[in-house]
Amino acid sequence: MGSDGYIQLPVIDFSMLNYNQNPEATNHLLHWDSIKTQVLESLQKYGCFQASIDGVPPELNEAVYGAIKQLYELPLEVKSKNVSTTMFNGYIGNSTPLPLYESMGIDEPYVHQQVENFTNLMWPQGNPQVCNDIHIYSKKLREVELMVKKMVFEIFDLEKHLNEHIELTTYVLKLMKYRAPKPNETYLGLHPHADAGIMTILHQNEVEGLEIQMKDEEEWLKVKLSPNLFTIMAGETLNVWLNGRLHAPLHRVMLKGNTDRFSLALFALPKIGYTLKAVEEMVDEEHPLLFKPFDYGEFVKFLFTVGRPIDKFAVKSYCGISY
Ligand SMILES: O=C(O)CCC(=O)C(=O)O
Ligand SMILES: [Fe+2]
Repeated sequence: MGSDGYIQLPVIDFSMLNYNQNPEATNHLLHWDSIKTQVLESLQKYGCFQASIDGVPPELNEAVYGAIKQLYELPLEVKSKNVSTTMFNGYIGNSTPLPLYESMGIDEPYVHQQVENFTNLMWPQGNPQVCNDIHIYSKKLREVELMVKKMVFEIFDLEKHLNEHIELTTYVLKLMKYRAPKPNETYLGLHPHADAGIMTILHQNEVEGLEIQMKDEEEWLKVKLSPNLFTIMAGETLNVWLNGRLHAPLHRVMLKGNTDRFSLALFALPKIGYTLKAVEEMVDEEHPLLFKPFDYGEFVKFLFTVGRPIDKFAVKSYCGISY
């Protein structure tokens, strides 16, 4: 942690690992084990880390951000066509508590057809270049999410439960814009929260703004922007599965200056209609059950109950057990 208000998150090099590589290759195993240890330490201490990954070259990154900027220049009627089957993945904008924030979501963006449906809605004449760029980008981020999830399950000797939990996961890519605040307007881009889902891979481009808190501390620390680093965060649901073995960090977005900010996140979320609960091996005398089993769909309905204040740890308030 620096005196300049920045936090130095661990930087883990994933570029050595390729999702499609033979998992038995000696070289791969060595890297895998060393990265796994770093992942565990970071997720316990900070709840997150920064990752350099292969497969998202600077040109692809630039192209994707170019597309996001184009997207937000579209008229509101067009952006509003981005509706989602779940309640909060479609277009969001003009919200009274968060006036700077706009977001759009693409469900299952590693499926080419899903991205094409989105780009065809936004650009009725089609936009194959943007469609391909977003698709390749999302596919790569999902591969990284799967690797991290596999490592986490291996760490806790839960390999036999991995596939079942992969099956419980769905993805959404969110493309976000935070407009620069006007004079005398709030600087708050996004309120303090822990992500409720399983895992999030975040990327900020050109304009910083992401801040996190260390466990049990009050001070907000800025996450340094780096074009080729992704911030990977544990969500509260992962911690439900692991019965609290990791930490889901509180974070927020603060704007400064007069430049709009664009960011991007792949959220790994639980599918709706399934019971989410601690893996049985994670619960014993020393580790009493911390969360009641829950369904993500019911939880989302609870989140959107009119008049509810915004919870920092929403899953914990919904189904946390206190002793
Ligand atoms: O825009 C960012 O950097 C963070 C976004 C975020 O935390 C979220 O959407 O949950
Ligand atoms: Fe978040």
